[in-house]
Amino acid sequence: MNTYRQHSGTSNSDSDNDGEKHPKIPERQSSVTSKRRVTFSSNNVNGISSPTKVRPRRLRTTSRSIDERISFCGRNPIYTAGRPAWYDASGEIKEAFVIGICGGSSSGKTTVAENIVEKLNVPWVTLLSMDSFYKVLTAQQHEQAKATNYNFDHPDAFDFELLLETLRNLKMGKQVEIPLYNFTTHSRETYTVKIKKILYGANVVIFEGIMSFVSKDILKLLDMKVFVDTDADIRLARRLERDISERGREVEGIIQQYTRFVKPSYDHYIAPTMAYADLIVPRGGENQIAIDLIANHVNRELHNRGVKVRNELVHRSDIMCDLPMPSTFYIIEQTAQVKYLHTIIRNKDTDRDEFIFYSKRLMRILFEYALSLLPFENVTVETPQGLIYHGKKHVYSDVCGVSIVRAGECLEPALTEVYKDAKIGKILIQTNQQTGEPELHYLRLPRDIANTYVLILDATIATGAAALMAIRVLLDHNVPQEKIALLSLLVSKQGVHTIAYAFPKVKIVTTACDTQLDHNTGFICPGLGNFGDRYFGTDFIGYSSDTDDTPTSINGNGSFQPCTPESPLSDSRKFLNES
Ligand SMILES: Nc1ncnc2c1ncn2[C@@H]1O[C@H](COP(=O)(O)OP(=O)(O)O)[C@@H](O)[C@H]1O
Ligand SMILES: Nc1ccn([C@@H]2O[C@H](COP(=O)(O)O)[C@@H](O)[C@H]2O)c(=O)n1
Repeated sequence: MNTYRQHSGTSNSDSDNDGEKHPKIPERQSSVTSKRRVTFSSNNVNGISSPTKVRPRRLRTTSRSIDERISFCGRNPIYTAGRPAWYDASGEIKEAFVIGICGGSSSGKTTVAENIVEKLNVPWVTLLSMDSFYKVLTAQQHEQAKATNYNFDHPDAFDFELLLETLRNLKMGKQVEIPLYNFTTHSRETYTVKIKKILYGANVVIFEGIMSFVSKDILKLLDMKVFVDTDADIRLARRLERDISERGREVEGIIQQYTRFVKPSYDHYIAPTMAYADLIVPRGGENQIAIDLIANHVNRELHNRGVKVRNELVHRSDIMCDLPMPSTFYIIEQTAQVKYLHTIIRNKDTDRDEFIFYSKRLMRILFEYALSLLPFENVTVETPQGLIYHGKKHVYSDVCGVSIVRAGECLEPALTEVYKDAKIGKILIQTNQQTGEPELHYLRLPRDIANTYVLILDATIATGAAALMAIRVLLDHNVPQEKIALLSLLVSKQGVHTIAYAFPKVKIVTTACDTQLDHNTGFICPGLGNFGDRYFGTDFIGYSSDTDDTPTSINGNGSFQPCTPESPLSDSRKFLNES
């Protein structure tokens, strides 16, 4: 009986190390958290501004990603803060929470959006502006626009198809490219903003625009709809001020455009969509109570949707224990020799040198066995005697080991000993001490990972939470499940079931499988202790922990010190194919 469901194996288009050239994005677009200058000005008439927030000229659209938590090593992004699971305990991706903000021009939509972002205090927020989706104008329309004769306030002015596709992708956590719009030239820039790290960046998307509630398809994607309702005279006053200072316009043209297009459009298209709103915010960005309400609601939603992967895995483990082992599970033959090696490394009295020596022997056996599971094809070679030998060769020549830092790194040398051209990638996953959940902290993969056969390396698989995250990352980088194998010296039965349930095509290869998992500590029983601690000799100095699968924290404050004398993390030579 096959107890494992079929998995869609979704893979998102994303590549961390794609080395593509990205245009230098003007500071304004790169982050919403860059603070606006606040100055005191005397022009506080009509409630427009007091104090006036002087914005830099906004010549272009505001779609952008908040990605301060990602720093770069060369062109390779590094995750400097832990990304909690973006999928559930079955490996399925969880959708982002999308807030739609609608309202007339200059009603304060952008201001409200930015204030929500500040209040939310979630680093994983992306702003998407409808301005980015103005259609590209023909030469004739360009002339009309210059003469204030083109209707930018009609639904036809927007590329709804592209907008819908972009929003759908953002909701699914996929990478998107956003056109940049220039209000001065009425045209798209030749380059786009690639919201590059959306995949592990956005769990909240804020989408704002004058027609954001006009399309039924878009409405369906919005989890929360907010309408910013600001008096028409204030909107006009703000628009005058903004269009002159930020969009290079003249008063006469602004008034002409307003009376001819902006006002009728508001009355005809925009105001009626107020009926779709869950919340109407009078006065826009100055309405702190409304901003607080929205932020609180979103925080609650995020909390409720919060993925408790590890927790759920531990609770599921009892049910899973009785299942037959999946067909994707491979264990080396349990010979007396293999048992002998395990006896040494499992013995608490084995000293570090012996531990390293004998675990390395086991690793070699593990890799030889794992490589034998890769597909082969027939070949013939000529021997020195001039005779033909009918042999085999691997179908995949590119093999990549992706180690789950830190314990997984111990397996790297053994991999390159048996497969000398293996590429190496690394993933650092740690347990959040407050939530107990795994978090992604660091990721470095070869650029062409999707074309390789990937061996995920970890010393032990206990709950399977870290392995689940590592596999999800690889799928997100377009590595198909069929080309992923998870290699470990010791696994728990529960961990195997967890992985096989979520990813039924991923191979799990090991040298031993223990049946028990301690619910309190998460340790495999009888187990071998904390592999990384014993291997790196850190078991007595309070610095420790390997992956989410080893229950102790790195040093209590979650910081990571990668380069111990034995740790190959410092060996950058192995990052093949990276720039
Ligand atoms: N509460 C406010 N008080 C004063 N000026 C504001 C306020 N809200 C927005 N503005 C200004 O009005 C202009 C339009 O605001 P914005 O948030 O960009 O509106 P929208 O995105 O709806 O077009 C901007 O120049 C902004 O600085
Ligand atoms: N080339 C363009 C494009 C759009 N507009 C006006 O922008 C308004 C929408 O932007 P908000 O930030 O105010 O929501 C819309 O009312 C258009 O009239 C423009 O003037 N020139």
